[in-house]
Amino acid sequence: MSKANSIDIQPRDFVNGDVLIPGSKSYTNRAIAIAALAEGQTVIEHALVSEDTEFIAKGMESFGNVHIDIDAEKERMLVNRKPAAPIAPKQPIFFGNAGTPIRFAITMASLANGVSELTGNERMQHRPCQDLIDALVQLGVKAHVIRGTGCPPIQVEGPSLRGGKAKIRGSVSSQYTSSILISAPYAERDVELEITDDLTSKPYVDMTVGIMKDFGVEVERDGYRRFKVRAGQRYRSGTYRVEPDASNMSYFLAAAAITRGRVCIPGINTSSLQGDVKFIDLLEQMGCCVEKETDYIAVSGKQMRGIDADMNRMPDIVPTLAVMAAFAEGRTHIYNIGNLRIKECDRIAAVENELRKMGIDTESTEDTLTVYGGKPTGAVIDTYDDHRIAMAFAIAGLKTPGVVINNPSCTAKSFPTFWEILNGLS
Ligand SMILES: O=C(O)C1=C[C@@H](OP(=O)(O)O)[C@@H](O)[C@H](O)C1
Ligand SMILES: C=C(OP(=O)(O)O)C(=O)O
Repeated sequence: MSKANSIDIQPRDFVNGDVLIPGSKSYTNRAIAIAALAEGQTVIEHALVSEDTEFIAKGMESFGNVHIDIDAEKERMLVNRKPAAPIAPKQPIFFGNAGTPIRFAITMASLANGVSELTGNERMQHRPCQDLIDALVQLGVKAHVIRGTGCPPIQVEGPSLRGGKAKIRGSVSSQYTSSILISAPYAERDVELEITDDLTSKPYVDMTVGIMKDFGVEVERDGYRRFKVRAGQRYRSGTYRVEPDASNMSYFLAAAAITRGRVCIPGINTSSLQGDVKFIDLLEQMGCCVEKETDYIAVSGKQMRGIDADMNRMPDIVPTLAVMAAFAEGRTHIYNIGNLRIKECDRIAAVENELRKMGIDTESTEDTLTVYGGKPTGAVIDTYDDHRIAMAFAIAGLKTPGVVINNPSCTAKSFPTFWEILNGLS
């Protein structure tokens, strides 16, 4: 990880080669949370070791009955869950700006004995959790937002996860639904969730249901409307291997696209439940040549044209798409992305500001972003403490001279080895 305050990106004629992508952030977060509930030892292989996954690991350890050994070099985590019941820690549990970890831990705190307080950094204290709290209260949980803002810090008193039926809003974040599903087998009664609106970021809920099954728990469901988890089911500890991170794959596929090189990502294919594997279809629509094989995905860059893209299922790679769109011919219209405004930063505003600095025209509404392709020029890019802004704009610098990325170490949230891998590209 770079500790410098900024990095000058060196343009390349073209980028070529295989890129090994570390494990998925979303699967690693889920595997840690589930392993913390599964008695015995779970080995998580090809785990992502990053700020966010360390926050959830520490969060789980703070309940006193879990010990996690992390070996960053071997990309392995050993999660040991003792038979003892979880106990609320005396100190608040701090999650930085790790949205998924704090939201998963809120429901888990309802299984612990005593009063837990969960909090995060300044930005996390503006990221909403109210819909999750409202649903948990219907399930018997004693939880509330301390300052009445709908955001952390949050207090949860347990054990209080009784179960039963709850209605939950899904259009702000899918993480609330995933959070309840993960802890649901440990409720006193069956848990039935009804989503009252259009669930956002749907593939992440599929990932949750998929990994719960891998650990031995069934979720009954009616599409994205109703979910039921029968009480008394228990996760089985064992060995779990994490797939490469599809969101982080996007930066290197974009590098191939923009420089008209070829990049191959081994170890992942398009049948993955990670919604962001579908990035490859966007690249194809934009005019790139793509290879979708069972053991790898590859992209060869060509002149790109703008597209219309509903990115509701792939929110995290909107910055990557927007940066690619700056190099494409014509207009790219990205829609159905309202919840980008409540991520690590307001990502619609951030992408617009920084593309405009590069001489690219953009327009936005509350939930859309339009990018007019052109010839981006060099600029000093502010990153808003947001890993995805830093990584997406770094890719622009492989083509455009004079791109400088401020605060590059923010990539440690999900991809601590990003700069090393980028520098190693030929
Ligand atoms: O469940 C998950 O692992 C995630 C869900 C998504 O959040 P939203 O459902 O809030 O869009 C995504 O943006 C986040 O990076 C990871
Ligand atoms: C939005 C993200 O993460 P989280 O919500 O877990 O903070 C992300 O990684 O892009």
